[in-house]
Amino acid sequence: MEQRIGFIGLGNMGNAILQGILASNIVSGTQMYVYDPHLEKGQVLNQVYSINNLDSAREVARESDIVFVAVKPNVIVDVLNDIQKELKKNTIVISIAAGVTIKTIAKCVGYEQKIIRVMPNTPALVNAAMCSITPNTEVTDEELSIVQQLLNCIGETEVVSEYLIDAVVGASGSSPAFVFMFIEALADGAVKGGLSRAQAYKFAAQAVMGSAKLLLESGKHPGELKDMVCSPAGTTIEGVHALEEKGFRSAIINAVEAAIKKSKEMAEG
Ligand SMILES: NC(=O)C1=CN([C@@H]2O[C@H](COP(=O)(O)OP(=O)(O)OC[C@H]3O[C@@H](n4cnc5c(N)ncnc54)[C@H](O)[C@@H]3O)[C@@H](O)[C@H]2O)C=CC1
Ligand SMILES: O=C(O)[C@@H]1CCC=N1
Repeated sequence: MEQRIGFIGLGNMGNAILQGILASNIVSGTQMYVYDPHLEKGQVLNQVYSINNLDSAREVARESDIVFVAVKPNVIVDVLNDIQKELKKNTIVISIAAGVTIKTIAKCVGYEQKIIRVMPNTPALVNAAMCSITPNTEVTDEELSIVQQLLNCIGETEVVSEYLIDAVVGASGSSPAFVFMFIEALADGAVKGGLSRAQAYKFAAQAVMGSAKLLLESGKHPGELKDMVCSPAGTTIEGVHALEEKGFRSAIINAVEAAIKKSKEMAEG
């Protein structure tokens, strides 16, 4: 890939996306331009890659064909206003901020700028992200495909309409936190049953990962896979009943709904 890729903000998500792209070798370190005020000059993550660690967001914008703006939602408007003059006509601006609409971004960088909203998640750190991609009308199919190729370096992608991003936040942006709580609780139960803490995390996390893999690879309905575990008068159906009594599914639907609501509120300002 020939494009020069910029990163403004290298925290959890910016760093994960950058590392994934570098590891894939579709772009070399010399094609990458980064700025984060909390990154020491010369420190750049993996010095072996020879990434260009610049002194300002503006410089990154000036050098890049595709620029990931990976800062928190409360600072993104200031950053976009700051870089606006440095963007070329064909520069693609990618925002991963929750609750910041294409309209808000366009107000800062111009309505004719190419803009893509991406909603990733932290499993990007282990190349197992789920990312939604939403381009504005200025982005061509070819450009969309290039960005999709970049994001496929860190996991899976789906193109969605903008109105669905709030639901994506609930389903995959925020949900890793819910899943970690679930794993922690599974392990607590197992520790209560006598397993060591370390083994309990391993058994619980592997069970969650394996279940997700089985669902994705078998294409079976989750209910059918649940039934496969429940022997008549067995152990699992006892646990299923205990979960139903406590409104397990309802609690999760409520959590997703709460995240969606907050995402919508953020977008409405
Ligand atoms: N953490 C998550 O699970 C997810 C986060 N997001 C979105 O990703 C964005 C970044 O989130 P995180 O990486 O978790 O946050 P973070 O706090 O880890 O990273 C933000 C980075 O931006 C840097 N920064 C602050 N002001 C800056 C500026 N003016 N110019 C350049 N860099 C600046 C900070 O030094 C920091 O390293 C947020 O907008 C969030 O909504 C989206 C999906 C999932
Ligand atoms: O909680 C947050 O703001 C971010 C957005 C999606 C996941 N985490």
